[in-house]
Amino acid sequence: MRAHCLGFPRIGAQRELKKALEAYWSGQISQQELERVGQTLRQQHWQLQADAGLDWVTVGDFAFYDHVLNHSLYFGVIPQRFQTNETTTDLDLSFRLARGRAPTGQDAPACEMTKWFDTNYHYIVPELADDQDFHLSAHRLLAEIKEAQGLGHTVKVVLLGPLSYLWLAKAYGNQQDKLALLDRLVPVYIELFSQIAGLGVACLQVDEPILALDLAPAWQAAFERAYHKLQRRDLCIVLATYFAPLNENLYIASRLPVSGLHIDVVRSGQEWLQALDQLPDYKVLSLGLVDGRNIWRHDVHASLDILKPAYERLGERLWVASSCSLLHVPVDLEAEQQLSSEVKVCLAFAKQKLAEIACLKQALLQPDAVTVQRASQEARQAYQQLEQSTRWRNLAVQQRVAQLTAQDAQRASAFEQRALIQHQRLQLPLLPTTTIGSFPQTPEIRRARAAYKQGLLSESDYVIAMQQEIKQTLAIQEELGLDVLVHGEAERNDMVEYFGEQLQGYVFSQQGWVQSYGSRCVKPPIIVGDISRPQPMTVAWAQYAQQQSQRWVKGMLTGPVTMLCWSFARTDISREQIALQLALAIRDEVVDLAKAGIQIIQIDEPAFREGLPLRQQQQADYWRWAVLAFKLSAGGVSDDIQIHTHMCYSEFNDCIEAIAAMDADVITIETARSAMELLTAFEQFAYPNAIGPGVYDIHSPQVPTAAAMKKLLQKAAQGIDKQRLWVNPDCGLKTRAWPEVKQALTQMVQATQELRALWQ
Ligand SMILES: Nc1nc2c(c(=O)[nH]1)N[C@@H](CNc1ccc(C(=O)N[C@@H](CCC(=O)N[C@@H](CCC(=O)N[C@@H](CCC(=O)O)C(=O)O)C(=O)O)C(=O)O)cc1)CN2
Ligand code: MET
Ligand SMILES: [Zn+2]
Repeated sequence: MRAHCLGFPRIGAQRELKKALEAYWSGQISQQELERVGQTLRQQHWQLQADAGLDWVTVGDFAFYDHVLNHSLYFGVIPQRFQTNETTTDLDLSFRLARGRAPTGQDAPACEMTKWFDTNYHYIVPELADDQDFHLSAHRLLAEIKEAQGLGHTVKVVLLGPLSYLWLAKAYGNQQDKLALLDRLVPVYIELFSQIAGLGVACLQVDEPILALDLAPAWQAAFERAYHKLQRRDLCIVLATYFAPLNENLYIASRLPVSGLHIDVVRSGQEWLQALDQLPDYKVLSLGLVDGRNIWRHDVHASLDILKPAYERLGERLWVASSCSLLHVPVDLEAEQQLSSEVKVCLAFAKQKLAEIACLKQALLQPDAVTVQRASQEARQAYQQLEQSTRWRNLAVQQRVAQLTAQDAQRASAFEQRALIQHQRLQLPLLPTTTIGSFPQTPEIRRARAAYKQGLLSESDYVIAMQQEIKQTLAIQEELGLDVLVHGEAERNDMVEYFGEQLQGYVFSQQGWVQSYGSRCVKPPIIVGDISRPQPMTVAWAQYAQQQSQRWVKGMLTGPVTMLCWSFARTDISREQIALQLALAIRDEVVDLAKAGIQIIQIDEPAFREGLPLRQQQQADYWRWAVLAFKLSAGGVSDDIQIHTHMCYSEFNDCIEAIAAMDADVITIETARSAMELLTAFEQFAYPNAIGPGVYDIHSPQVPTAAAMKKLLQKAAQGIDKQRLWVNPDCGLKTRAWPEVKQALTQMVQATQELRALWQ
């Protein structure tokens, strides 16, 4: 019997990796120093796994930027534009693919980035060319294996499997059938497996998360083809799946010629029972019981109901594990000083989860051990106390949700009528220009907030500092000639945490950072109880902003679905219920903003698509309540109030109907990195409301030219009525620096003016 974790967060408990990366990119530290930070983190994380009593340390989960990108480098999937012949390093090459720029090597447009399944982690999309060749270059991984072995650890290596790698990749050019490349890719995997085995590694975890998706028959069939070639006797290969049940793919996964299968028990209900029945009797079953997607403490006692029967059937062939990689949870709960003890005892971060996994193994082998008994008792007591605490209950909110009617979610008139009324009121030109909300979060802003939070800056001084920032940001936008302005979100640490902090029902960590992409992290707030809004959250800032300008300034809110997706949510009530509670809180804010004279209100829903369950079976129900939650949040104001929404890093093809059903007056979406490809869904569906397709990839430090943006807009206008087009960047500008932003927006306004002259 073995206990293991599928992967550990790499960012560091103090965000060491983030800080080192940003220092390296800005020339403050050398590549050697960056490498040392990486090495230290890996070693710490392995030591934690060994100390917790896991049977292996997991190697291969570390990445300076992204683990999918690492695989592209292992396999030589380097788009042509990055293949320049100046002296550079593999590390800088990976940063150029990810960000378009690195300390050495030429700039080039970055690769696309998108969400990792239904998480808030984003990976760099492998770019497959026509006739893509693969060649192995995995020296970094091999070096990490040796590094761990050198420290005396027993190593399990983790790799992303060939089918999932291809599935996550994007075929550019004419070659649309990615599967056609499988026969070229598999030999590279065979060679890599053999190099890994050559180092004396006994166990290999091959992640094939796509087995938890609805797969076309060709993809299903490809599994057998590939794994038939990949099988080998000298490696214990465990196929890892996560995030959803395997359903019809369980049969395929069980029969592949590998040593074992890992399933995500947290996300797959009773499927472990079927897995027990279907798995050939030489195979290992790894049960992912400790939740890698949420921060609630594991209840050993509850897991025994699964573990005991499984152990009876499988004996030594039963393994226990985290449900998925721990990448999606913060590192260490011990660092938290300010959580109330009532809540803190109910939580576990990655380090604590390692102990929980080890405890599951012990619970089977030595059920009477004091540690097992104590863990089990403490968890139940902790949850009982939290449940009994009245502090987190709000009957008024529960009642308000229960009494909702369809009417509450409906605007008074249909879009066409609203559009006329809004046109009269707003008097905007053809192709109105705007931005998505945030402007650069400068070190000064962050320092001021840090000082305020530490009590070194008074509230009034903090407010004055932020107002100064807002005022300046508005002045710059006027100068740039933008039509609809934003206040810039200077006062917000994050678009979700900021609202969480002002809502009842939430608690916060101080160090609970989770990687979102590259060096960027989020600190998801924790939903413990019923959600309510004790007082207006943004009205004073919005009013202040509107007073600074004659032009319209958008009110800026985060929508209920995104609030839910980017928080750690309670699990004692349904996600639908939580979303509706959040929706009511935001609805009240929308109404208050309108009363305060804010004419345009944006309700961001960048996680709207992310929240979609991976399996089609559950999708219709999700759309029903997700759309309802959004419409509820927007439905409390009169027709003249223009409601915007914003989405990014999403596929729209499979959800355009739901997006249309949200009935926002204007939607701004991310489209620049994919050269407007995402717009086709809107065109084909004849999406009826107004759209702002992003023309500026805010993700890269590169400044787009007016000509490039003009071209994108012309492309957009081929499928969408010009009268309904807006002009804006892909997403908020908080991660960018002012000089780039000013240049890029100048170009954006110029592109717009040129097109207005042509089209008016
Ligand atoms: N929750 C969330 N998910 C999202 C997005 C998003 O905006 N929010 N955007 C999309 C892309 N993902 C992103 C995720 C994070 C960031 C981002 O910029 N994060 C910041 C942290 C934001 C934050 O919480 N800032 C705090 C804390 C800042 C900080 O580090 N302060 C210093 C002290 C200040 C100093 O001396 O610099 C410290 O604590 O050490 C604040 O501003 O108050 C970062 O990693 O740098 C951007 C995009 C998708 N998912
Ligand atoms: C990830 S979507 C971001 C939307 C938000 N209003 C911003 O501009 O930062
Ligand atoms: Zn966005």
